[in-house]
Amino acid sequence: MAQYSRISGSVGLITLKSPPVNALSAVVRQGIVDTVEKALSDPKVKSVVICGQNGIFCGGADIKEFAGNMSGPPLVPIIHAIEAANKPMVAAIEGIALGGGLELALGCHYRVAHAKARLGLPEVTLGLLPAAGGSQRLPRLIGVPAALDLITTGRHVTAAEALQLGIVDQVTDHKTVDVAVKLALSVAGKPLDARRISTYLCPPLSALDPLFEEVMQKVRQRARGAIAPIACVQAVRAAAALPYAQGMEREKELMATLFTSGQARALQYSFFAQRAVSKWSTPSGARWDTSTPRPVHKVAVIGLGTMGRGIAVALAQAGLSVVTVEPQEKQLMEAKQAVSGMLERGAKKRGVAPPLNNITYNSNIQAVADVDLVIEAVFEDMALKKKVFQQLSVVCKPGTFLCTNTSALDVDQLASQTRTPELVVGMHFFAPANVMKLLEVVYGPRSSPQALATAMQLGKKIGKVSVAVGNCRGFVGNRMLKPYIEQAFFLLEEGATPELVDRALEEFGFSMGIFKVSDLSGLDVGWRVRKGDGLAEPRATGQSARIREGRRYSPLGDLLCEQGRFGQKTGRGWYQYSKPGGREPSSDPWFHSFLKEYRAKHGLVPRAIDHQEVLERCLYALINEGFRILEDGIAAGPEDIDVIYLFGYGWPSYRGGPMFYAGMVGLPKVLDRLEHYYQAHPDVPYLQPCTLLRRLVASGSPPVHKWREVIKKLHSQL
Ligand SMILES: CCCCCCC/C=C/C(=O)SCCNC(=O)CCNC(=O)[C@H](O)C(C)(C)COP(=O)(O)OP(=O)(O)OC[C@H]1O[C@@H](n2cnc3c(N)ncnc32)[C@H](O)[C@@H]1OP(=O)(O)O
Repeated sequence: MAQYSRISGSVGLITLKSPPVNALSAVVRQGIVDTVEKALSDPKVKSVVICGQNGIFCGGADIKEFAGNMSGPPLVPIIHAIEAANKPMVAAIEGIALGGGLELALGCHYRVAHAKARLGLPEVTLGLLPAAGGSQRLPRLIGVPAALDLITTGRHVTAAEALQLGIVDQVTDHKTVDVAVKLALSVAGKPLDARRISTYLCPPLSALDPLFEEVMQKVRQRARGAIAPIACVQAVRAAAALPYAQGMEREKELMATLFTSGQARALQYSFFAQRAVSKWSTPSGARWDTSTPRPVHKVAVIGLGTMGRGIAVALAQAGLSVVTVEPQEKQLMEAKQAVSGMLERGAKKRGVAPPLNNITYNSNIQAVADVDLVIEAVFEDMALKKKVFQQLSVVCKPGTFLCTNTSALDVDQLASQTRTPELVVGMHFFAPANVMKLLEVVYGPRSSPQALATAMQLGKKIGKVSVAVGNCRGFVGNRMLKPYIEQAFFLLEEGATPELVDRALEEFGFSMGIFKVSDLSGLDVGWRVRKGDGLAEPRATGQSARIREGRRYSPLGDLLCEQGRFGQKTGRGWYQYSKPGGREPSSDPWFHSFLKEYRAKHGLVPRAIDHQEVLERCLYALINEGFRILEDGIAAGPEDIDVIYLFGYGWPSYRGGPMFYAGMVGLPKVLDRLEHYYQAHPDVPYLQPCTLLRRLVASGSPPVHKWREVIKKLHSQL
């Protein structure tokens, strides 16, 4: 709703009231219509201020409404009425003015922002464009290049930047509404024609066509298949080329296409999924709203390899006091230099002082005695990690949370090395840890709700999207990756090439195909794991080189590693590079003849494989494992899996994550294709459709937000 009052004698004050972010729901829009009418018809009112309650101007359109039938007065005519008003309208922006919220403010004749406010048009991140006149008013106000930047990226700007760009007229550190009222009093009765942005022409640019061509090319490249950023450019182009009324028609047309698109649905699902994962629960009944985290001020990081360095940087940048431990002096010195460099570069980008003093560097583990929480990030070796946990259990003060950054090992085994297994959880960061947004927080059977809550809260504090997951080999992300990679290897055996597989995955929207990723992260990583599992060497039991434990196995990765082909770092992997450490992959004739020989040796007759088969085999195998993870209770819901894939594994955001994607494809189709491939490859258990998928299809393939009910029923029957 919106509340109306009159203050300072002649100022009408309209307050948007719809917690938590004063989104423009149907009721709020109706409230604005009613209160604006009141203010304009009251002869005592000479000017009007629009603000939001609780220090928040407006978070934009109510995204929840997009999924249903939109009712209530539409936003565009409301904003037109505000702009056309014959009394000055002033927006008092506190907190945020985003999307429709900023568009509402742009309809006002003046804008005052609090110094801490953030403004932006983030519609593109929801698969939309600013369709309440934002795509037409912003370029007219601040020029085409700046508007293109804001509208195609959706980035928020500070009040200071908004002032510099000309989006707001005034920035204040004081009470924004008071300042806005003062402004409203001072402009009452003054002419308004020059304040109506829709009447402006875009500031002229000499070479409009080349500019738009260049921007469109860049945006297409960055969008990798997303349609909203392209539509945003087209809408701004209309603002530059057409009169306002025609521009608005174009904005409406473009929005109509986006609004009903699968991409918009996926991105809006992902918005709510990100929020849903913070409301975690575990099968034992622990929950986010009944578990109290303990405050964490001082954190230790054990091990300063690549991961440890990134973690230390992320912690220090969030203002935490960080104690690092690396027993090897040389490595410690190198790490100190590298970490300082990362902090300095990060600070320069953000225009702040580098938090170098937040970190201490130590070679002795005794240094962690007084920390609140430890993150172990030593080499991925169970024996080594166990030793570290034994030491931590002795050295740390009572009550210290002990966390491991393992990417796959058993958190419970590590907990059992300590006297306080209830304080042990996994905090699985993704490389580079100071950049990647994802954090898997892994609870073991003995982790206390408080330990989980504390790790989740710490994740949030350092800006991560944290997802609580159960303890199993590879947790959620890496466990699902296994069948995906396995299928890619099998496809090579059957006739595909790394180039073909990667192209199919990149056309799907991944920034890199699986073989390029493998070259980047190093083939030796998986090799070490397979060796640890006793898979990498054909056993002396006489089994074929392509079978392990009765299942089909591809030794292709192992064979490349035996040749010293570890990927980018050695200059050779699935592709070749100009030099060790080179980044640009090119097709490698050696690999192609090796593959030919390999197939001949094993009697494999290559066949033509198309992109559809690549996608179905790789993605459906991964999705099937996702269903198993839900079945096992390792992830609480499909949203958890999707968020992990969106933020940690480069899943294209406009496809919503693997589980959402499965729903979009249609669960019956996913089931049918898995059945087909499992029939063709009965020695590949990952292709066997799992019970939950069958159950969901049998229940009429409910939409993804209803899966939890089916999962609950399944669990109660097990
Ligand atoms: C044919 C139709 C034509 C229509 C034309 C209309 C054109 C306009 C389009 C739009 O305006 S699209 C929306 C644009 N706005 C946004 O994208 C903002 C989205 N929200 C955020 O970025 C953040 O939530 C925030 C506002 C910066 C606040 O962040 P914070 O971390 O403080 O809190 P959150 O946990 O994110 O959110 C709290 C709570 O609020 C819900 N929520 C936030 N924004 C909206 C919204 N715009 N609509 C509905 N609900 C919103 C969010 O889901 C959280 O809910 P709970 O999880 O607590 O239930």
